[in-house]
Amino acid sequence: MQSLLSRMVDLVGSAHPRRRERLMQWLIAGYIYMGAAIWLIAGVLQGWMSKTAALLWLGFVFAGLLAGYVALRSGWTERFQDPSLTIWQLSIGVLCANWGYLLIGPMRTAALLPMVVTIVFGAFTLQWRQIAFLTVLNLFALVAAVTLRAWFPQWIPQHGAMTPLMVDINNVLMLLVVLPPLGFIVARLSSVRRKLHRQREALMQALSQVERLAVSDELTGIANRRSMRTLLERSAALSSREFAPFCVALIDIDHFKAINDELGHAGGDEVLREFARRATAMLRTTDAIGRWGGEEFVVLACGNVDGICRLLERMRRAVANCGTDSRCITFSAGVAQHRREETADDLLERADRALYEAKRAGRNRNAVAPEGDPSQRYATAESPQ
Ligand SMILES: Nc1nc2c(ncn2[C@@H]2O[C@H](COP(=O)(O)OP(=O)(O)OP(=O)(O)O)[C@@H](O)[C@H]2O)c(=O)[nH]1
Repeated sequence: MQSLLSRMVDLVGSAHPRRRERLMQWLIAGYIYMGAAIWLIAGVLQGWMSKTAALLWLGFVFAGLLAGYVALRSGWTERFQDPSLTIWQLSIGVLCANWGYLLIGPMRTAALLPMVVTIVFGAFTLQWRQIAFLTVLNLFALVAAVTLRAWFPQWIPQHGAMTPLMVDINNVLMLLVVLPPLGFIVARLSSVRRKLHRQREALMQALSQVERLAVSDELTGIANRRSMRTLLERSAALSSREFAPFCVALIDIDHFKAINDELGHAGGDEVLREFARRATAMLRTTDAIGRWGGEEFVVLACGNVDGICRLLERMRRAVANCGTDSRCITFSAGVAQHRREETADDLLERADRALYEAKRAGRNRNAVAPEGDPSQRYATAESPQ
């Protein structure tokens, strides 16, 4: 029952939230037009207005409502900057209210209310100029209706006995007093609404940037130290539980100070960015790389030491010429395979010691941390390239 009802609501009001919101506003406008229609029918029954004139008004209004519903429901209006076409809707609303005012004889003062309500709808999207336009349009249309009634009654079908002109003048004066401050309030509301909307957009953008910065390195765009640490901790816990072997490699670019000296700090930054881009391109989907800080990177790869060493050799070849024309970029790496129950910190410490060994042994090579007793020798060999 519930789902049938919600399906019906989706069918009529669309499942698309913004479209549904627009249709909701349309429905409210439709409700006011319905009220006005009853008021017109009452006028016909009282003999204050011509049936044909009322039918013409009703036909126009309901054809307009239907066309508007179809245009909004189908999404056709979404090609426009304001998909609700608010200014058009409200201008037509103002003209219809004044058209009704002209036709309805002694009941015409009631038409002032829809005129006022129409301006209130402007608070949804309109800018102050559009609200001012609607206010002036309303006043002009009312003056035109009053003028027609007073001086050209023969143009109004079945106008009956003319009620005093003073009623119309009072009505115009009333709108003259009420509409400008109302327009001002609506314009203020609309501008507050739009300001809030802009602030919300800016906030969302800032939030997504903060989210991105919290996990990625600002310079290279790859994972930062914090997110790599989290990943390492999770992998260590998983490996201890499920015995899913993995390795880490701490990478340090060789002689990076000299690269900075040669290219300047900005040039060094560019080398770091290119290094990260090319190294990332070498990873398998199950591997990860992050910037550990400065010119140091950390790689996490599933499997054993042989697998990560092969990966590091691929990286070496890929990054070799990402620096200057005169200098081949090399790096040293300390590799450690996770031992069961070992914490991420201990694993990293072993990889760091292995990196130190790789540097000490002459750079441009991997050093593998011994699996068992730390007093065992580090396996190092210069990269074959
Ligand atoms: N351009 C740039 N340079 C950085 C950045 N972070 C650290 N560095 C520089 O990297 C250099 C690292 O120098 P060292 O620690 O002496 O190491 P190295 O010159 O690479 O020598 P080895 O590691 O022993 O091969 C320093 O000059 C730092 O200023 C960075 O984000 N951008």
